[in-house]
Amino acid sequence: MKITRIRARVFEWKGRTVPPQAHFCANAMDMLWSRGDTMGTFRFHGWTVVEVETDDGLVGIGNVALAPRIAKQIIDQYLAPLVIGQDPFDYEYLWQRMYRSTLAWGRKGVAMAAISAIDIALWDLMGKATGRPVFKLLGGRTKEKIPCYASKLYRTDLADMQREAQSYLDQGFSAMKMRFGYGPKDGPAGVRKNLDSVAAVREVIGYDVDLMLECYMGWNLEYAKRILPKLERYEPRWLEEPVIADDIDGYAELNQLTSIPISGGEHEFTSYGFRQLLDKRAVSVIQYDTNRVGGITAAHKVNALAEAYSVPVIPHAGQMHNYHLTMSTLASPMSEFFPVHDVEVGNELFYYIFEGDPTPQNGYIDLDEHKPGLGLTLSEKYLDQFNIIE
Ligand SMILES: O=C(O)C(=O)C[C@@H](O)CO
Ligand SMILES: [Mg+2]
Repeated sequence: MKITRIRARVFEWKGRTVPPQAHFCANAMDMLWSRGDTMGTFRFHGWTVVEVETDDGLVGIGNVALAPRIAKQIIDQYLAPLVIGQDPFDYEYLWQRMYRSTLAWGRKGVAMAAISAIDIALWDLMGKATGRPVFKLLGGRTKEKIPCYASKLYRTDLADMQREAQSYLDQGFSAMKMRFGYGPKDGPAGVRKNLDSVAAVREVIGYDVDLMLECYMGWNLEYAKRILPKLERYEPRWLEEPVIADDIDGYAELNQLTSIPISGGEHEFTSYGFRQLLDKRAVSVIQYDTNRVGGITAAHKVNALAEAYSVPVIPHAGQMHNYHLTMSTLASPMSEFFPVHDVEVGNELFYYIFEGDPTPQNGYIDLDEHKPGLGLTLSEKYLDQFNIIE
């Protein structure tokens, strides 16, 4: 089998989006003086879909959501020429070829996200060529079904958050993640508002349900050290991305500070990046995203590293490219799940572009072992609500 074409299309949402509420999610831009929507730079309203075509008519599908227009340029101008004419089963060689040829300016960020998209498509191709789901090419079925946690609860009116939390309980979820809305700029009053939101959700869900807390890089080390002890009483399953991804020593200090596990990794890349996090005991939960970290080839290596360090892997975002990694290893106990709803931040767009992602039943998802590859197809339902850039 030889690769004959790489088609990268940018799907840009032009449909209805739900405007953000103030303080709906703390984030790295909050540290800067600014007015208005600091989450603006963390919108994922574009998604690059990669189709790898072969000489026997099979097409593998990959995706990348970070800087999708730039990712397309990197794929078209740098990566496609490296893989066209090659055998997709030589995926390790092709990964090294893409990684080493872009090392000078790649390694992390959008270049590695672009490599991830092609790599995911290669694994989809290998699954389709062998008639097996991707997880059967990795480590097979390690779980009867995958537990997942409902992930939204953006910071809004506390009563609304309580109603949303209750709705996840009603759907059978026994774990959910909420977002903080305040950080260092908001002072002690913001600390109080952060604590009140956790107390409000705990009031509804009790303590027999896992509650994860998401900071999305919106704090700093000093603020996190002050608030962490105050959060212990709420027994969070983890506190996520309290500081920026480059502050690895800050992660490590926080991870030793209290009983609260610190999680991160959705903004880290390759096994080399995760080796640093693990060597420094910087995280107690690894959360790479397979469409960022280096694709399935890199994620599979991180799973092995994590197992050796006894650090669980709970990939960012759920979505099919991550579910196969979770299914294939005991190192990954559960998946994230973004509830399907109107387009807000853009994490939801996956469901508008693709079909095939499993719907949770009572807080679990399963993968169909009779569906080869990733088990995804491109949806026709919402095409008129996208601008598509070829
Ligand atoms: O789901 C997460 O962990 C994220 O970081 C998503 C991001 O959009 C903030 O909610
Ligand atoms: Mg996160």
